[in-house]
Amino acid sequence: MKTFEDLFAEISDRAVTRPEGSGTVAALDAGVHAIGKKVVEEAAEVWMAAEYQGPEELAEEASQLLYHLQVLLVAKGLTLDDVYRYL
Ligand SMILES: N=c1c2ncn([C@@H]3O[C@H](COP(=O)(O)OP(=O)(O)OP(=O)(O)O)[C@@H](O)[C@H]3O)c2ncn1[C@@H]1O[C@H](COP(=O)(O)O)[C@@H](O)[C@H]1O
Repeated sequence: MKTFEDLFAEISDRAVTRPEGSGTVAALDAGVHAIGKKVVEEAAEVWMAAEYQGPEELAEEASQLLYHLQVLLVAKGLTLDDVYRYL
């Protein structure tokens, strides 16, 4: 099963290798403003899933929030260690 760190490594690799058809490359090219909007949108979907849907939907929305947050970090050139030092 893919971990949080595995996904970050994969997204970081996409930013460098820029494979054809990658949604991550498209998101990075769209820029920080667009990625930030996705973070907010997914956060709202997490909230709605927690209040009105089941655990499966919440888990799926949470995974999408984590993905878009990681894309934002990569877009800004941050590493996970930059974040972890505040945990
Ligand atoms: N984990 C994810 C992931 N989670 C969410 N998403 C994106 O977020 C979208 C979900 O957003 P929504 O629920 O709003 O769905 P949507 O409204 O249909 O999406 P959009 O119209 O906004 O694109 C998905 O369609 C994906 O574009 C993800 N895209 C990629 N990954 C993983 O990231 C890695 C790299 O992916 P690629 O760059 O596409 O190869 C792979 O391991 C993927 O599994």
